[in-house]
Amino acid sequence: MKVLVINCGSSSLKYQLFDMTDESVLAKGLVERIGIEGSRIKHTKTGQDTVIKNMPIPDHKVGIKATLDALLDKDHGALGSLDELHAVGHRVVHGGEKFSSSVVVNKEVLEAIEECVPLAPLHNPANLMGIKAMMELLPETPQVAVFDTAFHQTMPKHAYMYGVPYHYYEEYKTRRYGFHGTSHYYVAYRAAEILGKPVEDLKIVTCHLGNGSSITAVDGGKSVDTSLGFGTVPGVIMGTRCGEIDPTVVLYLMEKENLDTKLMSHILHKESGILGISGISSDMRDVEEAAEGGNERAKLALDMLCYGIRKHIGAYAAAMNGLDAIVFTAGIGENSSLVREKVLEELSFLGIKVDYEKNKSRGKEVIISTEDSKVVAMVVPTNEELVIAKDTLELTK
Ligand SMILES: Nc1ncnc2c1ncn2[C@@H]1O[C@H](COP(=O)(O)OP(=O)(O)O)[C@@H](O)[C@H]1O
Ligand SMILES: CC(=O)OP(=O)(O)O
Ligand SMILES: [Mg+2]
Repeated sequence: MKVLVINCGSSSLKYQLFDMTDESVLAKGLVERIGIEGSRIKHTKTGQDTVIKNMPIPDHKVGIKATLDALLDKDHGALGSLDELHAVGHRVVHGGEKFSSSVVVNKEVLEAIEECVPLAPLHNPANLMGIKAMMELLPETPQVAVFDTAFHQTMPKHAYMYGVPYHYYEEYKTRRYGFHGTSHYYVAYRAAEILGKPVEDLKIVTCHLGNGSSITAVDGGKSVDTSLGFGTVPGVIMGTRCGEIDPTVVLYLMEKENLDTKLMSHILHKESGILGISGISSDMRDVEEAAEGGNERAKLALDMLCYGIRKHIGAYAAAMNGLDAIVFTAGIGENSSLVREKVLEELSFLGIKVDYEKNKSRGKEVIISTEDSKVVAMVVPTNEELVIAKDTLELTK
């Protein structure tokens, strides 16, 4: 019962091949820096060393081909033939209001994902490319779409509505959707398991901090608010996205610089955030290094990110009228002890106490607050692919 999961991000493609009889991972990998210099694929067959292949990967279609070559490789692969695949699960970032749960892909589903492209221009085109490439190669194998937006469908209306005239919501569904839902869901439920308490009894803030970032208030296992919105720009500053902004800044810049919507969208999605502020890189590793070396704008980008995260945690503690745990996940959340420390230190009014020794840990499940801390702070590595694989199997049994 082999299920392949493909997680197409804006500049990356993560994959895992599962044997769903026992949910074991047969192989996994990451295609990174798609479309830019230095692209490569890192592939690991379970039980073997990771193999890294540097190669030009101009788009996700080439990324899919590299993935399949790696999976079918006679030495490092884990598949004799693609026909062994029972089904393929795909991460789809924007599902709009149509999808509150995962679906088997058909023509209507493809059209609906296409309709959401303007709202997630960095993601939905890549997701569609991944699905279409696999459909071409395996027309008889079911493809399942699992949406980032699904977990957030439980938000109350007062949290997801925007204060523009109501008829725009009726006509165009202008509302907060939220993203990274499979990740927030996975880490919140895993955190409850680690704490040994029913998720229904917990108020958790989950901080998914990667190239794209979002913070979510998870009350009793349900998403009740989240920092990303209608599209993938608001909330905290991200690799290349601006985060929270007064819309009048956008209007003012469009007028002053004579920008059309396409150009303005490009600035907000691709030239802003950590890259735009630091002027150095969208990658947190580069920015942390520059900040340590004394670069003021790198320090500012770091401060803006940590301040934004802290503000959201405070806001969501208020939104839930309580807070039991804060969970950090994704590339930055799992690896950057500096970001975690800077966020938590200034939340001492909530009774949070950091265990600095434990906070040095990288990429592992660990509680990073002291035993007498009033709120538990922890790191839980995310596993969006496992959630996608489970849904995929459920829909194709
Ligand atoms: N050791 C580390 N220290 C700080 N940041 C890190 C580290 N490892 C990875 N990151 C950051 O994680 C981010 C990528 O996270 P990831 O969750 O893989 O992103 P996405 O899935 O959104 O493409 C990058 O900004 C990268 O610099
Ligand atoms: C929705 C989103 O921002 O995704 P990613 O973090 O993969 O870019
Ligand atoms: Mg991601």
